[in-house]
Amino acid sequence: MMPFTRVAIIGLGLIGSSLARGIRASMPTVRVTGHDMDPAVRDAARRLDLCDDMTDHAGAAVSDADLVLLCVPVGAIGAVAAEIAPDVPADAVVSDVGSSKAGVLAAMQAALPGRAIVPAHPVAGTENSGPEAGFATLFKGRWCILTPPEGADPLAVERVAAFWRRLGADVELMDAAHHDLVLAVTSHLPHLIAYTIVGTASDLEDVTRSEVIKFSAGGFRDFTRIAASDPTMWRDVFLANREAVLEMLQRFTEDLTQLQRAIRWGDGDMLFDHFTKTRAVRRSIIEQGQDDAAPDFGRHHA
Ligand SMILES: NC(=O)c1ccc[n+]([C@@H]2O[C@H](COP(=O)([O-])OP(=O)(O)OC[C@H]3O[C@@H](n4cnc5c(N)ncnc54)[C@H](O)[C@@H]3O)[C@@H](O)[C@H]2O)c1
Ligand SMILES: O=C(O)C(=O)C[C@]1(C(=O)O)C=C[C@@H](O)C=C1
Repeated sequence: MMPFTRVAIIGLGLIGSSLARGIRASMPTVRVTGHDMDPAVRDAARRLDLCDDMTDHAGAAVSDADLVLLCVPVGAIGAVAAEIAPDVPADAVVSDVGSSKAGVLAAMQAALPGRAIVPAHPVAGTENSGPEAGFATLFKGRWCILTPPEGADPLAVERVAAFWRRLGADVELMDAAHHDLVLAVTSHLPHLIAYTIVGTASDLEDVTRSEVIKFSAGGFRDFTRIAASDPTMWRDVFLANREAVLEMLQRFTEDLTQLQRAIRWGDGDMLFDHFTKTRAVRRSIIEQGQDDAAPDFGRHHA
């Protein structure tokens, strides 16, 4: 049996459109209704035939749903939850896909008191955004972290977990604050570092922009992919997860200073030991199969 039969998706960018495509592929009997505030995105969604129905108003999209998925930037989730509140059926489960969770959960609870809220974060994405960028297999073999509030209905949590498993994701439950600390170091800080290094390189006066582009074959190129990620999305993530990001940034700065000192004083042993440790981290990620470079890990664009 399907965990849900009528899903409403608000926000049809990379994640929302991937969900729509994934549902059609793995749960073809489920009826999907979509809405996006941007008329151009709504037109694209119609052209791409992403959903069974597209509505011009958010309320109309959710009025018949048993699962509502908010797939908008983190900073917009509270406002969208308030907008749909009068139209969400009493027995519907409301979820989201936001990259930070504590603030999002509080905003959804404030806008939808007494409703079943089961926030989710699929730890899967790309640097691209918009409805054309999505693909059905995005969540396959990836984690989806659920952060239900204390006292959440276990049946609602299990239905949301079953929904993500059908999309191919592995589900884990976590407290929202803990999620934000973990993701600050595994996702948010790496993005901040990429935004910094690409900005620094392009600002350098003696390395012209064309040389940066010309010689960006290796490590720098990987950073440019991450630094091409959506500005609205990441502005919202850093503002929403401020405390955890600042704490991790402090730790990072201290560690960077240690490496800086080792380079200054020619401490090769320290550098070698550090790089050996980090190489082991990379190898254990690949062994666990949670990396694109892993052999036989065909989770990408079908
Ligand atoms: N991109 C990733 O790698 C990734 C991965 C996991 C989770 N997320 C999370 O998923 C969410 C969506 O990200 P995305 O990458 O799909 O972004 P996106 O920019 O591709 O799509 C977001 C869509 O939301 C729409 N939108 C914005 N405000 C709205 C509103 N008030 N009402 C209706 N529609 C609105 C936009 O028009 C846009 O089409 C974010 O919360 C993000 O943190 C992103
Ligand atoms: O692969 C990428 O491009 C991503 O940045 C995906 C990524 C990540 O940091 O892992 C980005 C943000 C999300 O909330 C989840 C996944």
